[in-house]
Amino acid sequence: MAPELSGVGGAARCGYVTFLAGDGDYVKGVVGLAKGLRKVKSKYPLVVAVLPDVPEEHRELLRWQGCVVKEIEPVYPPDNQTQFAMAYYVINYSKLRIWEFVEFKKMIYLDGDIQVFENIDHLFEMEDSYLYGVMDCFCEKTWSHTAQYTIGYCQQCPDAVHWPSDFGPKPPLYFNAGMLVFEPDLRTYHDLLATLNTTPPTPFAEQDFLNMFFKEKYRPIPAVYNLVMAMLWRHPKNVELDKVKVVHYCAAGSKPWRYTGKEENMDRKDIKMLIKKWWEIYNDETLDFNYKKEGDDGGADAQQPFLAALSEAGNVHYHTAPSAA
Ligand SMILES: O=c1ccn([C@@H]2O[C@H](COP(=O)(O)OP(=O)(O)O[C@H]3O[C@H](CO)[C@H](O)[C@H](O)[C@H]3O)[C@@H](O)[C@H]2O)c(=O)[nH]1
Ligand SMILES: O[C@H]1[C@H](O)[C@@H](O)[C@H](O)[C@@H](O)[C@H]1O
Ligand SMILES: [Mn+2]
Repeated sequence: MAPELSGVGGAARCGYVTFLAGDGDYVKGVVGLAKGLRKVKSKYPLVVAVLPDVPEEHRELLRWQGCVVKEIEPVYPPDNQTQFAMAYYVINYSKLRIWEFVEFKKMIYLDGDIQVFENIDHLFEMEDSYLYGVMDCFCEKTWSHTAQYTIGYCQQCPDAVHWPSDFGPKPPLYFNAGMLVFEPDLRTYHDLLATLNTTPPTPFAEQDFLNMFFKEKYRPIPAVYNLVMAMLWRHPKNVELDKVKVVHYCAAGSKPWRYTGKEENMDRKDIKMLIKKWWEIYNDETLDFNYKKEGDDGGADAQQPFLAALSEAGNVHYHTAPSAA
């Protein structure tokens, strides 16, 4: 059983969580995210769920940025010959482990290629027992394996192309799994893993799986909480760029730390502006967790006691007890 962080205070039982795999450059995304959350003065810590292949230097860097690093074991889907939309999506099944982080009552999951430009702490106050996320767009080539893409149907503009009646029932609302508000819970966690064992993998990996698993519990939240970049050119009418709080650099070629401007749509003015805003946060030393202002005796921060308690808890390896269900 995970330790209860008693004495830490009710409100503190909320947290952000992201996921990191490998020794590549996604760690930059996570550093950027940690700094972005600090810039908008989020009250809650950022937990980074890391796979064993994340090198110690990267873990150190993340701790140095005030993150709580928690190692997770990889989760593998059952064997089959699925062609994932991106070959590396298979690692994202490991994200299911975050349901085990029960020292938190509620968490907001954010991909490492997400940046938060306005405070979203209020999302923790939404009604319990639902899974919240932003509706995805089906118009990019990554969706070409689907019936939706083939007929040009997108849930973002369901009246442009209607779902044909001879295709069976309209597909349920589908969220992008780069941003989720959820409640860690051991029963759900064990159920997720058990269900995965009997569910063949599909092109969008754990995103498809979570959509299927939480079909009845999913509640959409406005697109400003996860701007899936393709919305800018696929559904400009649904985007109010100046109101966007969270940007997901998910379009091909849009990861700020790999940006070259060469891929399709990447020379757009709005994209360039968003890339620039990401770098401004990443390069801002005053947002480093340990940044000390002249004359200051200590660095950050109101989160300090909570972080200390958490990093102790972070060292505990949870024994996944058999389901209490
Ligand atoms: O080498 C890698 C690759 C990915 N990641 C982590 O995995 C996340 C997901 O990868 P991408 O952001 O590159 O993928 P997309 O945004 O295209 O993925 C979308 O579809 C995926 C399907 O598996 C997941 O659901 C993901 O959360 C969702 O945003 C990254 O943000 C990052 O946190 C790493 O740490 N290292
Ligand atoms: O999760 C994926 C990913 O973020 C893709 O880049 C995007 O085009 C898809 O719409 C989405 O489902
Ligand atoms: Mn992403």
